[in-house]
Amino acid sequence: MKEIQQGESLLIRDVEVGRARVNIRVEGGRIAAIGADAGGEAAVVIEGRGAVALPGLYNTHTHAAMTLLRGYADDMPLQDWLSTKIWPLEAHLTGEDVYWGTKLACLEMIRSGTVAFNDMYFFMEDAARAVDEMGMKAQLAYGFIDLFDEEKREKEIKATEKTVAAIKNRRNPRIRAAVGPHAVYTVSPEGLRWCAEFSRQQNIGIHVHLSETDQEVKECVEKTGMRPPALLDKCGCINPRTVAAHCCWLDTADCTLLGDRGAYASHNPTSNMKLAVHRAMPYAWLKDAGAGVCLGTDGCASNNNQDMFEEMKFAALLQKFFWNSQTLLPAEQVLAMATANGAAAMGFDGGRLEKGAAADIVLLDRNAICNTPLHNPVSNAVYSCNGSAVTTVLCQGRVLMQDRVVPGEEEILEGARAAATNLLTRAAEARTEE
Ligand SMILES: C[C@H]1O[C@@H](n2cnc3c(O)ncnc32)[C@H](O)[C@@H]1O
Ligand SMILES: [Zn+2]
Repeated sequence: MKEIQQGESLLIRDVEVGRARVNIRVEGGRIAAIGADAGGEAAVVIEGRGAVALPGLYNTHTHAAMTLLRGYADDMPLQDWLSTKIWPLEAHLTGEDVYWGTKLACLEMIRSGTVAFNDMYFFMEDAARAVDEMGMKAQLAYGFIDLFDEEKREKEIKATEKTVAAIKNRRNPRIRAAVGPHAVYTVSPEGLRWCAEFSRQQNIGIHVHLSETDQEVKECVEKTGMRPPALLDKCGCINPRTVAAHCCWLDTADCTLLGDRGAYASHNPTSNMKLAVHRAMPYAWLKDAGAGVCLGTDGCASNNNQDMFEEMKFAALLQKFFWNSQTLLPAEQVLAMATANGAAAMGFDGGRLEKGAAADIVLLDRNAICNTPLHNPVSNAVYSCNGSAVTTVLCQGRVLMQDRVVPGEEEILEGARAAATNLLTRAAEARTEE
């Protein structure tokens, strides 16, 4: 695969965009021209041969390194799953684990057409190293969990400050820092206020879990007299830089609040169905209220993959099923959630195939079964295909996968396998020592 150098151009010849056959010219990481007559000399030429071109996908809620926990704990309710299985194992994570787990997540995302992700986890400097090497875009937040304890809060503040400084010091415009207050049931109001103020000072995003379960809402109301969005808002955590994951149990007033503040709700249908949270994010209420709506996979312990094509289909189906409306969340809108809305939620310029936009471009095999026949490329992308139809991926003009080849794949699989085994061994050894 030939790397294009700064200042060089790239031409993707003969792809289908909308219903037209076009060429796409890329210069300086942006789409310089798109159309039937776009062309000219180029350092690199990719032959599309009629491939369906889509904007690169944006995964707005995940815990990337949880790829190492894929299949580790399934078929359980959220609180039980977190407190008896996930958190005890995560206590043994190392930076090396997070590096390999994030590399594996990047590989999986690239293979399935995702160019950018919004991550909340631990050892985020190691996650940043992985993202840098893989050439993707990401917004990375340390998962701030103080469990209402002052001493823990001080530790989480230091960890957040250190992570943000390290990510900013990389000076990689593709990698952004954010703050990650985990949720209202794991972070004290003092911790939430600190996160809000720090994100304002640093001019960075806020990534938070919000109203995922009925229990979260009920306990929050009992404890504080406020529903979770109102509590977050009182602490300064709801604003246009906020991406709130799940948002399943919002009522109409909660949606109005998110809309008034210009915040984004990330829909995570697979995780919500698997953890049986009993309610689907109120897409129509959020949209009517003017809130941003985007899409995410959540981590691999609750999904159990990072395929945004599957997520698009589940989003469209879950909305229709739960809210009993065949016309709710049509294919074009779900694709917008996974592309332009996701880019806006993470503060990146992308998600559009038009002149001047970041060259985040995904090609789908025109001859795949899921694209046969090709009456409607968007319908096929949302309802028929999954990530395995993706052949080629560009992120800001850089080729991350060409003809299904991602450089270094074998090494990543080996490294991630070893990291997962070592993690489980360390946890087992610690148990026998107890
Ligand atoms: C960052 C922490 O968040 C944990 N996590 C993963 N999935 C979920 C979820 O659906 N709700 C709440 N918290 C979640 C992850 O294991 C880390 O501990
Ligand atoms: Zn999550």
